[in-house]
Amino acid sequence: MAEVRKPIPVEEAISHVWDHRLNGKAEFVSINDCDNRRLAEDIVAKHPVPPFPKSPYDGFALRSEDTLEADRDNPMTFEVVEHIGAGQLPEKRLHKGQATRIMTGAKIPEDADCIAMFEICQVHEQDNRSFMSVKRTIASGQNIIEKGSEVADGEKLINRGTLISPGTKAVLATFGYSQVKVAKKPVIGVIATGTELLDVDEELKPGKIRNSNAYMITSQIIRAGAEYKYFGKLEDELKTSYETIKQALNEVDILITTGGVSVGDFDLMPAIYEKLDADVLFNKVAMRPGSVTTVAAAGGKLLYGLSGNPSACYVGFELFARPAIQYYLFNQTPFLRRIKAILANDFPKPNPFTRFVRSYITYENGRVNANLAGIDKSNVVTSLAHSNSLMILPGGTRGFKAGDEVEAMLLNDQQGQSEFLLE
Ligand SMILES: Nc1nc2c(c(=O)[nH]1)N[C@H]1C(S)=C(S)[C@@H](COP(=O)(O)OP(=O)(O)OC[C@H]3O[C@@H](n4cnc5c(N)ncnc54)[C@H](O)[C@@H]3O)O[C@H]1N2
Ligand code: MOO
Ligand SMILES: [Mg+2]
Repeated sequence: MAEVRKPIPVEEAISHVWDHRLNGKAEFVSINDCDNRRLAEDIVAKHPVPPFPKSPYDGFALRSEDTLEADRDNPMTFEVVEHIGAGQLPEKRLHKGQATRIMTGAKIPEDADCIAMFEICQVHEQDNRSFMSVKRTIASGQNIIEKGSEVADGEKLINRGTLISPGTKAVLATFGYSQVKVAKKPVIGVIATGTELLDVDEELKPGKIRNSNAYMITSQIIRAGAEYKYFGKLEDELKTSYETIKQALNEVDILITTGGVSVGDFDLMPAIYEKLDADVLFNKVAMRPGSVTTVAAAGGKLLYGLSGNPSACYVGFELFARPAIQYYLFNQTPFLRRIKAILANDFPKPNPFTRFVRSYITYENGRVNANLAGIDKSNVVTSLAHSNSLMILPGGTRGFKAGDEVEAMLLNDQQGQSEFLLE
């Protein structure tokens, strides 16, 4: 008789993975290569921003006290004693009745305390000297960007684990990070098992199918921010499979295999875990698809035995491997973000297991809808192409109707959440 496995709840399975999660490492990369990497340190301001008081406008720097009596009928005239653009340093401090012609971004001259934009000034030349006048009072501090007004020296700006975006890069460049300390990408080994598997460039043959899982998983690994190492596909033969897996484990941080984890005569992974003396954390989870998902620990590394069925394989990766990768990358919100959505389809048949239904989210007049992405069977591959989320239908005795509120996990989201909890 086939072995009977006892399913454990999804949360429990995740907590077993969490107990064995790997700590990440850091490396330096050029700022040119840091896009979509995660920071391995907090970013702290190395100097005030701006580092000097500067003008936000093209205009004239003045002493505000000299404008106190200016009005429409009484223009105040100033002699323009210097002319500076951004990057040039003012050399003259202003005395009574003097102005500096100043461009956006240039340092404010000593004793100037306000800027009059060109648009409110009149200019004229007399005896080869330049003058300007204003017809209104300008307050002290008006149109001055003070030193440190944006950021004080030493202020913490960005948390470790943040995904580097164009905005993050702007901050890194501002503080001179030509080399950026980022999380090292864990190397995830991938092996597809199954005598039935053909390569992607092979013609179909009777009884055989093309290996889609390897391509799917390597793509999920890239989406998760890790690096993959593909060791090819294996026939269901114990000796070579064992040797390849043992060798592969030495070369990676985490190893993912697909197929061969159930109770079939050619499902070799249970025997391989035994031969490896691996600690099987679980091999049956109360979820659909992916109930056969197996995770084992060996030599300080995690081995994921994902199902051969494509949708089960996909879901197993997203639930159990992706958060562990995110943790390795210092992401402080390593779990897939969950949102509330309105179910667009009926699911009348109850299921004792928690279902993670391939779905796509649409937005309609402020309402978030979760739509079924296609046939929702474990052995199906095509619905994966249309999925941007997994809706969570809790296990139990009731079915679900269109209009019910459900939770959905977002697959393309980068924000994440700090905990995995099912209701
Ligand atoms: N008696 C039982 N039979 C099965 C059980 C069970 O509890 N008792 N569980 C079923 C469930 S649930 C699933 S899911 C599958 C899991 O099977 P395995 O993980 O052992 O995977 P395989 O047997 O190797 O393959 C299953 C299926 O997937 C296809 N496959 C495999 N690899 C790939 C690949 N790389 N690309 C595309 N498709 C692949 C394979 O051809 C099979 O059709 O077991 C049930 N059985
Ligand atoms: O492991 Mo299976 O995916 O529940 O059909
Ligand atoms: Mg099988």
